[in-house]
Amino acid sequence: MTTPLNPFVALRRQLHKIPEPGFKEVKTQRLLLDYLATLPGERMEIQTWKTGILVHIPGNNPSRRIGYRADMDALPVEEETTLPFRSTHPGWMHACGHDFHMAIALGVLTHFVHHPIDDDLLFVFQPAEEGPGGAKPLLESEIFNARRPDMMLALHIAPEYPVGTIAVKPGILFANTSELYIDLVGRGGHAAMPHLANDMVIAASQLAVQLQSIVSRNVDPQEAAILTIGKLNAGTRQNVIAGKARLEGTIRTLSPETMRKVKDRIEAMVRGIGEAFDCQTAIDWGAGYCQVYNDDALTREFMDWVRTTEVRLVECREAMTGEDFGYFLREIPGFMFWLGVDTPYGLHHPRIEPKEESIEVAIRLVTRYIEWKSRQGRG
Ligand SMILES: CC(=O)N[C@@H](CCC[C@H](N)C(=O)O)C(=O)O
Repeated sequence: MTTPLNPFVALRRQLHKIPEPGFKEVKTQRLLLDYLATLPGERMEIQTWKTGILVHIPGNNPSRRIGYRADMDALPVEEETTLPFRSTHPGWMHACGHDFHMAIALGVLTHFVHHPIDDDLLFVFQPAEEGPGGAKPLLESEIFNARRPDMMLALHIAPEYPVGTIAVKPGILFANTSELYIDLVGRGGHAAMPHLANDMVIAASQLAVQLQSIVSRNVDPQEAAILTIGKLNAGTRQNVIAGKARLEGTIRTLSPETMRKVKDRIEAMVRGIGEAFDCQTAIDWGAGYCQVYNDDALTREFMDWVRTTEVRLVECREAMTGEDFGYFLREIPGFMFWLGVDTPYGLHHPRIEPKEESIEVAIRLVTRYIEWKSRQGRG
């Protein structure tokens, strides 16, 4: 006899099959709404915002509103797992665990629809975390502000920790980020007549290498910074000199001041390449996220509480990943934590297979924490 699948693991698998880009999470939103329609409607209020969803569960005797956020979008990664429920959208994959984040949020939400507590709850299914960023416009929206929580929490899967472990720290957890797009436009030509052309393969290659000296030579070694060029495109064929090149990357720093410094140096180097190669240059900073800064008191209290449970707690270091949940935490006290999912492949890897047992661990932990938190300060 086979054991029936935990319903939230089953939902995760359905979500895993339909990964979608930021602000295009149409099927994802539909699937979530269809599930929510199976719950007692009189106990919650469901509203949509772009491709996101807000679910308000009124408390019995509210003195505050607790918010829980899950992100919804996926990445342009071609899945390389052999899972029976692998992505059905070519070139797209839930390679950053947002399918887990949504399934866990549904599990916690379902519990509270059936067992409301004193405090109000707001569940936020937020589009476009990977880019261009859904948190900032959502925070500015009327719909969110009409139900603005007094505290917010969220989690992110962590491949490197075992199931049954969470990791967190007060203060900065994730870095400041900025996307980076650089276009170089010179003059294409015949491979055999380089003196008549203006080769953007060489310009882009030199720039990619030069940019690496910013972190090693311009940033204070005691400050953390990353400049990764993840994509470099130029040229059309082997005997044509490329007239155009595009570099795409991301910058990560632990302070906004270092971010400014790195950007200033990029601007100077790109200007230099323009001079040296007599080409046109353009920089687009794309989406940038502020750091994820965990509220000191709430995080310490959470950590003390986790120590009373069977879940293992690790006080981790800050990571250079980015998350637009940082925008929520800039305005609303709260925290984000890492959930151990034990997989040898890291976030964004085409073979990442987070362990599904972590879904139940997280649902239980978050549910119990919210219940406990809601009882705090009441007579
Ligand atoms: C947790 C995680 O992996 N988040 C992403 C956020 C991406 C931000 C933005 N699109 C960028 O690339 O700068 C990450 O890559 O850290």
